[in-house]
Amino acid sequence: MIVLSPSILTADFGNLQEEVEKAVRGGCDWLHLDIMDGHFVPNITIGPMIVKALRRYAAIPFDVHLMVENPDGLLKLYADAGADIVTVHQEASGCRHLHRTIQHIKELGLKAGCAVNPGTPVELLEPVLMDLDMVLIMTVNPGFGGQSFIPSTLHKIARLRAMAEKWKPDLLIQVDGGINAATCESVIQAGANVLVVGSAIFDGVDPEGNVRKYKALLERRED
Ligand SMILES: O=C(CO)[C@@H](O)[C@H](O)COP(=O)(O)O
Ligand SMILES: [Fe+2]
Repeated sequence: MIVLSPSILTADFGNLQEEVEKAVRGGCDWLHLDIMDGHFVPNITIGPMIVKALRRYAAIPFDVHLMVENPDGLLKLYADAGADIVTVHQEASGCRHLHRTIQHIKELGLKAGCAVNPGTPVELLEPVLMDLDMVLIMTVNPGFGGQSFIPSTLHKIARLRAMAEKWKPDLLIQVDGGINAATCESVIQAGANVLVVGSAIFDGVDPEGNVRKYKALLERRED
């Protein structure tokens, strides 16, 4: 099964409750929450208080993507806020002891993910692959919604799928950035099974209908 995890980054932030409710009504599987600290990436978004507030309007897994330099001190805050899956970045300065950070996430009872930017070889994650539940292959450079998919990331997805066969066959492979109707088939073919879709869903027009459209597209290809 391919998981659809809409990113609220391009949603109407003045109306987040309604935006989240629309995605849920459309039938999305997870909700992707982008946390940016203004250091790891130039942008600043939301923190645990907003995650906790949104938790009341969605009984689906919360997929928290931490684009922050020092995640360790924040992990408990996101666990308490209602996160289910927490993904840190391999490149973050506070992830020098990545194995320890992954253990910390799991000790909090959460699923652990690690993300790699387009310029980072996915092979760097091989030593921790069996400890991870999910790897996030960034298919744009992190920081902003609405960017174009970077085609060279397809090779990384395929290499990761091959590595996972050896170390962690049930690894979730998530892709994030520029995923839309034109790019989703190629990432699935390469081995991705969790799709983050941001601006193609939260387009200011019909997020609920867009979720339905993507779910129908994914279900059709499974038949
Ligand atoms: O993590 C990020 C951006 O850094 C993403 O989750 C984006 O929000 C995806 O948005 P689109 O590329 O789908 O518009
Ligand atoms: Fe993201």
